[in-house]
Amino acid sequence: ENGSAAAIPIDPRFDIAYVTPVTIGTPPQTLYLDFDTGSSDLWVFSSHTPESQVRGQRIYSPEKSSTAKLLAGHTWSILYGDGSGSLGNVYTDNFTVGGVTVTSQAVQTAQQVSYSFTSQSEIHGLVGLGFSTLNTVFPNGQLTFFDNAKSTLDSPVFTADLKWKKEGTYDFGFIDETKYTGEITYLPVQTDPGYWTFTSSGYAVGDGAFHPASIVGIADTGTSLTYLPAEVVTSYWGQVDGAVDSDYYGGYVFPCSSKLPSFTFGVGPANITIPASYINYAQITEGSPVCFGGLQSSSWLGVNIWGDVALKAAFVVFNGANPPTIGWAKK
Ligand SMILES: O=C([C@@H]1CCCNC1)N1CCCCC1
Repeated sequence: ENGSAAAIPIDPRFDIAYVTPVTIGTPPQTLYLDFDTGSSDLWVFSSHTPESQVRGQRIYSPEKSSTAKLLAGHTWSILYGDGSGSLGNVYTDNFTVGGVTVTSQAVQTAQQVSYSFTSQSEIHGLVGLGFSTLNTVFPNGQLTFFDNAKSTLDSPVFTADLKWKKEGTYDFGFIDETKYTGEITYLPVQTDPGYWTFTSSGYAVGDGAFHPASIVGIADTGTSLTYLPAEVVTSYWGQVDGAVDSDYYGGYVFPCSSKLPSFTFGVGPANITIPASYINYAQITEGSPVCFGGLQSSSWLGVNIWGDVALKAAFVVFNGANPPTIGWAKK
């Protein structure tokens, strides 16, 4: 059975993250989760999460679900690249997204969450859509929702149609031709260690010349911004009056009144253009004349990340066939 679910920005002012409604258990408990192609744990705020760490989030209570089963002796603990993290134990239960149901999905219940999760009341947990090799459950790693659902889908794919300051969609099992223009360009995916890793064929700043290059990076729906090699972001921000790479603000900032160029990245023989408006990410604080860029350097990260700032400029196909590929189309 195929499915389709909304990807809702958690903040109307700028696209920090997107959440998607899911139901867990019997009777169904609805939570809004962050679908994250950059990790592979499905974890939720739960009745096992200390009250001091819960601030408005909906929780999953396995004890209220007749189909919940404890996965005895199993634990998990995850640390994300941004320093956030969570840990806990594991149940299996019915898990439904946009009409696609997996019975006996591993649902990781949080017994601890870091402050950055406590402070974001709109995110009730994550659904990892990376490769299951990254799953942190011990002693037996668990399968992602997509890996479990794959065999029941018409096609072993899911697509991301994220939008700028608007609700988008995740589709499972099919490719909706009305959501993109032109052709989809498919690229090979490196599945080791478990991200959707692909190689971009280069970049251009605004209407400038295209610079052929091989930029290896991951497609990560769970990362807000886009992080690329220093030489790429330096050439981009070099075109913006008053832009500086600020230690104080932790990245490139610029006068909000500046006119930004667009940014184009190569996908094989094709390319995707990120509009300037997407790169004018947000004011430092409400009303500030200083704005934070949506394109930042990856040098301190050790990996290039095509996050939401890039993904929302395209229709992206995550093809879970063997071998997996990733497809990009304009829209
Ligand atoms: O922890 C993450 C991200 C954090 C934001 C949400 N997606 C997963 N990783 C991706 C980049 C390499 C290091 C691990």
